[in-house]
Amino acid sequence: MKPDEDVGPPVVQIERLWTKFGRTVVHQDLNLEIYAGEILSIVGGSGTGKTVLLRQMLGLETPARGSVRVFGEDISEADADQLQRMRNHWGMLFQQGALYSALTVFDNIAQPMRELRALPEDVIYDAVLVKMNMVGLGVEHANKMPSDLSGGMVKRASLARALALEPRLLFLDEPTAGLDPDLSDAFVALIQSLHRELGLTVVMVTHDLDTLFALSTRIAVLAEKHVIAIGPTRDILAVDHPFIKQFFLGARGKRALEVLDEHEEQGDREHAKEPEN
Ligand SMILES: Nc1ncnc2c1ncn2[C@@H]1O[C@H](COP(=O)(O)OP(=O)(O)OP(=O)(O)O)[C@@H](O)[C@H]1O
Repeated sequence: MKPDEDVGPPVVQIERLWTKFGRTVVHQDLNLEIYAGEILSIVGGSGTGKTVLLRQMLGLETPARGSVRVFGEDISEADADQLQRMRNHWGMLFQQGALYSALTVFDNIAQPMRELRALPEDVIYDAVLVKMNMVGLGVEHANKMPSDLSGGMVKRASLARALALEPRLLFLDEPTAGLDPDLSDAFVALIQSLHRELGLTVVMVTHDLDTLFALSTRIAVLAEKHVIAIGPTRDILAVDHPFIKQFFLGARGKRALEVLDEHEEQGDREHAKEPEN
């Protein structure tokens, strides 16, 4: 289901995808469309193939059958140069390996720009500082090594690097994992404001219900090797499926739902305050 009828062609279009590792079938006839400007969250039980699905969208796995198109181009038909060009339009924030431990914060953020081999160093210098400012990282952290940073700052620096080439599409794998609740809330607020300001399309995998409810415009549920349900949070909560019931409506889910209610009430209040044109 499309989020709305006027959204244009899908940014990501996955059709009848099969992913196999040897005899193990991870995805079978999986369909998924992601539209410009949405924050699409992928949820599913452990081992259902969420990370592998992200890797398919990034061209890091090969479909056994079916197709994965990003910005209209079939990833599996792209050669190395095309793939690199496509990758310049998206950013990735992965749980592990987000920063090079041997590089300073500055050099980590500069690295994707330097790889382009097209930008002079003074332009890169300014751009890195802009990105650091964008994610709320003070310039005094520029020369630190990743090991000198707190968990929250590592996430911010990783996000700055993911945004280095001004991507239109951002992939987030468990963006708030390992952060305490306050840092997690602050990071969610940062993603929300960047999403709004930069008009990004975001594809996210998360187990964290607070993050999920705060950010998602739609949720795709992975089970039985394909997407069994997709839609806005409220619609997904109404789906009668054992995984959905257990995942969303357990004790954790009830607490997160209260937060969702608060978000929606707040949204309604703000909407009511907006002057009519
Ligand atoms: N390179 C690989 N070789 C063989 N099997 C793999 C490979 N990568 C992933 N798998 C298998 O594919 C399945 C899906 O893995 P994936 O990491 O996508 O799950 P997930 O839904 O992200 O799980 P989790 O929530 O636990 O992180 C798992 O059974 C995993 O063991």
